[in-house]
Amino acid sequence: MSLNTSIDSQYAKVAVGSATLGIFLLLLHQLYRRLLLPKPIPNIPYNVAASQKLLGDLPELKDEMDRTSDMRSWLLRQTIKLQSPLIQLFLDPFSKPILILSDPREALDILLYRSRDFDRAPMLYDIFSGLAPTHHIGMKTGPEWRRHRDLIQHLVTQPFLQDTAGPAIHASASRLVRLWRAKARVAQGAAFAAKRDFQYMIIDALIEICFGKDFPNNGVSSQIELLEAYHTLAPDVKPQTSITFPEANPHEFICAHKKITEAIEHCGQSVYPRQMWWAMSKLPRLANALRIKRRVTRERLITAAATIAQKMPLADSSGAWSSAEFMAHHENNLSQQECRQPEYISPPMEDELYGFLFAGSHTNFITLAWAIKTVADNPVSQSRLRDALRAGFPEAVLESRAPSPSEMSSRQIPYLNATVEEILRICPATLLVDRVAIRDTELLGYHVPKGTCIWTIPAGAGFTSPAHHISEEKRNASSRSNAKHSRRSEWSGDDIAQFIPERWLRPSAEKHGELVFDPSAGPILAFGAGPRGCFGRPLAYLQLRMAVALFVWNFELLKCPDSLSSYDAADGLFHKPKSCYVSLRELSS
Ligand code: HEM
Repeated sequence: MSLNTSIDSQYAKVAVGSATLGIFLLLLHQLYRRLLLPKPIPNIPYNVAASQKLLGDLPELKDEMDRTSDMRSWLLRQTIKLQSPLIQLFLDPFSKPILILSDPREALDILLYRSRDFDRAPMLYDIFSGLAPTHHIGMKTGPEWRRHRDLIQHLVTQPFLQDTAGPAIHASASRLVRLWRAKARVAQGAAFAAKRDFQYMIIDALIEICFGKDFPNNGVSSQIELLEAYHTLAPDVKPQTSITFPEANPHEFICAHKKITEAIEHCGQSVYPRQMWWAMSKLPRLANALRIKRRVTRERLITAAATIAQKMPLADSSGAWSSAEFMAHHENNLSQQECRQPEYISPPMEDELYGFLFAGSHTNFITLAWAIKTVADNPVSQSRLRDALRAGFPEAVLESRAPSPSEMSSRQIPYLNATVEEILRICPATLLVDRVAIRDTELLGYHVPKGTCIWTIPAGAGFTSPAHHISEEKRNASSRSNAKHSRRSEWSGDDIAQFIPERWLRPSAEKHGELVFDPSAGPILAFGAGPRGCFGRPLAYLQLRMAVALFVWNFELLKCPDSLSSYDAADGLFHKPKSCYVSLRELSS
């Protein structure tokens, strides 16, 4: 063989080898693109650069979370950047894109009228499955979900709200007023943190509602005791700073609840919430908190069953029943219908009872935190609210006292309702409301494959800024037909971003032009909506209205220094304010 022939054959081998390697790499690249890179849903706008990355939009979101912790504003900014009310983001590696919908009308249409197309998404189940695997919040809509929800159906009944919830909420808010009077005297106009006080106030009320009056609910009263022993007047407070008060440890159940809430918040921020919960629950801090929660919940169910057994032969339905008693009563009736022994201690009973307490505490506390900032920063609305309250409860003014629980739960004060509704419009604590497509369907004219998750955003376009333009023919049929006779589908006007409770009032023809509260004046999404909307909504309203009324009745809420007044938010499971301070001037009742 000549030298030339040998070189040729070596070149040929190299060429064949290179071609094979090239093909292999090409196949690998194709495999990478097809199997691992995000797969956009055709035509729905997305960040092109993110679609070329294994982790999609996740790194950018992580950077944003590290910098600001504000996920909701980032989501809204993506819809503005991509100039569309419906976009897709790649936030769940190796899974389908998530759709972000920033349009109140289409969001309400999905939640209210499209149960055949959309249901509860798996996200909430993933977050809560460690804590309360049989709570109905994570279930698909169906008989099992309904059976669980029936356990807490008393939540929306008038006797429960009036006899059980109203007095408990009033008592805990009044204790907070007492604590704040003591703090205000020490602070002498300086600001102090309110977050913990709200948390204790809300959990105190919910404990009384869930477990009954005899259970120690001393979140606020333990702070009062400590403060009353704290005689030193505040040292010179520098401008732009706040006073820090010492803090007492309340009952072990309240401390356990606080730890559990922090752990769930942590899971809410994780891409893998189940695994995160599992890991945390192995640590002594959470494991111990869960033990206390389990023990107390079981004890209270056993006590409730015994109380019910005493009350039932006498058909004694009078007096305030705790939520645990209502649940035990329901289980007893159900067991009779189904010819079986009642099961007072069971995973559903425990999960629904604690789930009620959990669902109601964090949400209400964050909403109140936003409320107090907003009311303090809008002094004109605040004094209108105070005037409306004084006009609405003249007996209380005459007797130099705050309105009683029964006066407050039986009387409507339109300006109070409007103020609370406006707070929920401007600063909803809800981060997002999610659903999953349960069959191939359409949204705003785009094909949406079965299994796609949709996050509707309860803030931004159409709520506090002008809505995205959407042509009518792109909307769903139910959205088009319902728009004619349903609540106003979006807010408009130059003042859309401002806090104006009056937008929720309208003159009533039946009441000779008197202003009445109009809950249909425009959209809000703070409680979600439809069959899977917030089941505790009436209780939440009662708590928010009573608390805001009692604070404004007893104090002038002053604007805090700028450094303590930011509206920056930190997102976990909910959208919560980073700074929550109050500066108070005491008023006589
Ligand atoms: C200001 C306070 C509250 C806010 C902002 C709030 C918000 C929400 C939101 C956004 C949802 C999901 C709705 C949806 O997917 O359409 C929800 C569900 C739920 N909330 Fe609330 N909530 C509050 C207070 C409460 C209270 C006090 C309770 C009970 C004591 C409660 C119990 C529930 C339950 C049981 C669900 C699940 C409903 C279901 O999946 O069928 N919430 N809440």
